[in-house]
Amino acid sequence: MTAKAHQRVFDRFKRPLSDLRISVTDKCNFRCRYCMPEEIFAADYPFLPQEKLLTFEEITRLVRIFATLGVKKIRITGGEPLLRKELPTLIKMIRQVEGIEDIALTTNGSLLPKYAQALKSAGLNRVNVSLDSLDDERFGKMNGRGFKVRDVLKGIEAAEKAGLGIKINMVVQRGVNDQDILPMARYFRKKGHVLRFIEFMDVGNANGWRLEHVVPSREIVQMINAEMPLEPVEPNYYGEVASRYRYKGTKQEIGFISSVTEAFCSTCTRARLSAEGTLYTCLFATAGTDLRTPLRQGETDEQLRTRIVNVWEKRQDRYSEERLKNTNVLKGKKVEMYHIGG
Ligand SMILES: Nc1nc2c(ncn2[C@@H]2O[C@H](COP(=O)(O)OP(=O)(O)OP(=O)(O)O)[C@@H](O)[C@H]2O)c(=O)[nH]1
Ligand SMILES: C[S@@+](CC[C@H](N)C(=O)[O-])C[C@H]1O[C@@H](n2cnc3c(N)ncnc32)[C@H](O)[C@@H]1O
Ligand code: SF4
Ligand code: SF4
Repeated sequence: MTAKAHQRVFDRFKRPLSDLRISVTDKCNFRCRYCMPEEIFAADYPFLPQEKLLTFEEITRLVRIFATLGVKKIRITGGEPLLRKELPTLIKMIRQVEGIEDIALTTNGSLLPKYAQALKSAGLNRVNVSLDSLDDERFGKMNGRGFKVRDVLKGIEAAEKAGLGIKINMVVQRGVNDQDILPMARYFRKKGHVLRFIEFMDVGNANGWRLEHVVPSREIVQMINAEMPLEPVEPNYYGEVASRYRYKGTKQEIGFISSVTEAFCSTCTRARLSAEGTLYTCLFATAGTDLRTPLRQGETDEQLRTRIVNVWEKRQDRYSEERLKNTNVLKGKKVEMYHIGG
């Protein structure tokens, strides 16, 4: 595509579009209960057939168009993105797009020993690895497939060895893994990796979310601060999802993603592209905009670009802020987390 003049695009609340989160598959080798509970996502679950997935060429073409609208940051997610065949090839293709500064991957880590080096060589900057417990029994139950803590730790080690940036994501659920908060903080402090605690969210329609299962971040901050004193740190970038702290007297950081108790919609700059090419403007969307059909029907870059601009300029999403006031704000069926990639 001929490089178009750079054009920033803003939504109804004057939020710029600057990040694109791309789901490359709806499949996963885990069955985390808060995301894809086994009883619903069983062996016969109708995941997307190959022909419905955007090809790497189609994804890269869209990334190029998004880049002309000010997107600088790409996150690859899923399902489990490392289940998508030849993923390093896609990273290499995105790396060549002018304007893309940061390419990151969110993963459950189990396949990193196999792919970390190839991903790094292809141009991936960093990985966010999900891990909810250091206890095998609890972790096995939470991931729904009996994966061991070691399987993920080996993935983290491989990412480290490959020279990728690393953050660890832990979803906290009261009565499920809240006893793991301090052991996780101690372990990753010592390891020197940034650990982020994520409030359990009411994403999708299947995870049985209840407000009383959420452990508010301020409670976790107090708990950690009592043993390992913390001090707040300024955000790294406009609209950063995590609130950052550091252990006093050190450079070691820790983060809190408080989508339920301290919503961050007012600075949300993220668009999401599902594996089959639907564009969503919120993690809690009930509808999206199909980009695959016009893409495959031969629309020009300019036409696709106009579609994206129209969607973003109409955007009014602020679900988490609305939910703060009323937990039943949505009437329709929400898109599922594994489908949109978190
Ligand atoms: N409610 C809400 N949650 C989000 C949003 N973006 C990310 N999250 C959640 O934050 C958690 C961590 O997300 P990651 O995929 O690691 O991405 P990130 O925190 O934006 O990544 P960094 O670029 O490393 O700051 C996941 O559970 C996401 O679902 C958002 O826009 N809204
Ligand atoms: C949907 S997953 C996709 C990427 C990859 N499979 C992984 O687990 O990292 C992205 C992120 O969403 C988080 N997540 C999934 N369901 C969640 C929920 N109900 N509340 C909060 N975070 C959730 C996961 O822990 C993970 O960090
Ligand atoms: S959170 Fe990630 S690893 Fe767990 S089931 Fe969802 S997509 Fe799979
Ligand atoms: S709830 Fe929607 S608008 Fe709010 S931060 Fe998350 S994705 Fe953005």
